[in-house]
Order: sequence, then C-alpha cells, then structure tokens
Amino acid sequence: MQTQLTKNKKTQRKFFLEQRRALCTSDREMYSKQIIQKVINSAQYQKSTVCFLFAAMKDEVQTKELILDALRAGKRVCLPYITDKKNGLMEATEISSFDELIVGAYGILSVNENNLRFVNPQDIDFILVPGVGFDKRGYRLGMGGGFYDRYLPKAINAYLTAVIYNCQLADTVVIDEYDAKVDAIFTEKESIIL
Ligand SMILES: Nc1nc2c(c(=O)[nH]1)N(C=O)[C@@H](CNc1ccc(C(=O)N[C@@H](CCC(=O)O)C(=O)O)cc1)CN2
Ligand SMILES: Nc1ncnc2c1ncn2[C@@H]1O[C@H](COP(=O)(O)OP(=O)(O)OP(=O)(O)O)[C@@H](O)[C@H]1O
Repeated sequence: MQTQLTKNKKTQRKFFLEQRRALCTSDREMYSKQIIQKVINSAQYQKSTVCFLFAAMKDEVQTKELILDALRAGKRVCLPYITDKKNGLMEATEISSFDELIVGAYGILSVNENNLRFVNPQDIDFILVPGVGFDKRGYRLGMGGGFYDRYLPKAINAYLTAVIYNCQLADTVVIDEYDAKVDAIFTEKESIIL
C-alpha cells in the first residue's frame, strides 16, 4: 500500500523534475559551471582527500569538471555503484580516470563490474549529493530508489554538499525519519551553509 507520505513525495518529485527539465541547454551548461566552481572553491572540498562524487544524468548539474578537478588534485575519487537495485543499495567505488567509465545502471556513467574497488564509507570525507529537490534546511528528495538514504548514514565522517539548480530549491520538502540532511547546498544563485 502507498502511504500518503509516498504519494506526496511522488507529487513533489514530479514537480521538481519538470522544473529541471524546463531549463534550456545553454542555461544548464552555464549554471553547472557556476555551481561546480563554488564547490571547487569551498574549503571542505579543497581539504578533502577521499571524495564520493557522482556522474550526472542528462538533466542534473553537470559534474565532469569536478571529477576531473578532483583527480588532477590527487584526491581519491569514488562514484556510486549500484549493487542491489531492488533493495536500494549502492557502494562507493574508486576510479582512476574519467575515461574508464562505461554506461551503467539507469544509463549513468559508472565503473565496469570487473574494475570495482569499493571504499569503506567511513574513509570518505566529502560527498557530492545529487537530488531532485532540496529544501533550505538541507533535506533532500531523491529519485525514489532510497540509495543515498541508505548510504549516507554509513559515511559518518563525510561533509555532504548538494548541487542543484535554483529551481530545485524549496522552503520545505516532504521528509521521512531516515532522510539525511546535507551540510551545504550550492545553486547558481545561492550558497547555503548549514
Ligand atoms: N547522477 C546520479 N547518480 C546516481 C543517483 C542520482 O540521483 N544521480 N542516484 C540516487 O539515488 C542513484 C541512482 N538512482 C536512480 C534511481 C532511479 C532512477 C530512475 O527512476 N530513472 C528513470 C529515468 C529518470 C530520468 O531520466 O529522469 C528510469 O530509469 O526510468 C535513476 C537513478 C545512484 N547514482
Ligand atoms: N534507511 C532506510 N531504511 C529502509 N528503507 C528506506 C531507507 N531509506 C529509504 N527507504 C525506502 O526506500 C524507498 C525510497 O525512499 P525515498 O523516496 O526517500 O528515496 P530517495 O531519497 O528519493 O531516493 P535516492 O536516494 O535513490 O535518490 C522508500 O520506499 C523508503 O521507504
């Protein structure tokens, strides 16, 4: 049975996805550059040594430049690898180069299954968190798989930074008791440090 909460999340998710989809390609590119530059300039990213980033889907803030920057800076860089789609489980797997990535689950660039090097969640000091919507308290609405909801509580030493377009920022999003809060949100317009 679907709870009222699940229905509310679905409605809100649909709204944010439509807002995001409505952005034109040139705005998306310009905003992505501005947002990623804010991350690169942030002290928490600069001092990080093991960062868990994500390879973006088409409509999301584009993250390739950040992944390249982190590799160039000599940081250890990991990306999500879905280990159990049904149960909403993923791991952070280390990469050495952007070129090693292949199209994986949900059409997202990921590491080949023969190349997995899982990283202990407690060793991660910086996580770039994707999302469909965030509110100004730092709460997140994701794609609905529960992957980050289940992963983030394990990454007890990580500073959580969200990157979204400003149209994905709301006063409040619908939350569950297990929804984690991020520590910072960067949009092309705002930098929210919580
Ligand atoms: N870039 C990125 N990587 C990520 C996430 C994310 O939000 N963004 N995830 C965060 O948890 C996990 C993947 N979670 C996902 C959960 C559901 C769908 C999904 O329903 N996709 C639709 C297409 C939606 C669209 O194109 O907008 C589908 O496959 O039909 C995709 C990813 C791990 N990797
Ligand atoms: N920590 C958890 N323990 C058990 N179930 C969970 C947990 N987190 C999420 N779930 C379940 O996973 C499903 C998806 O949750 P939710 O809609 O909050 O995902 P999301 O944060 O939008 O997704 P994602 O993290 O993949 O972007 C829900 O059925 C929820 O009950």
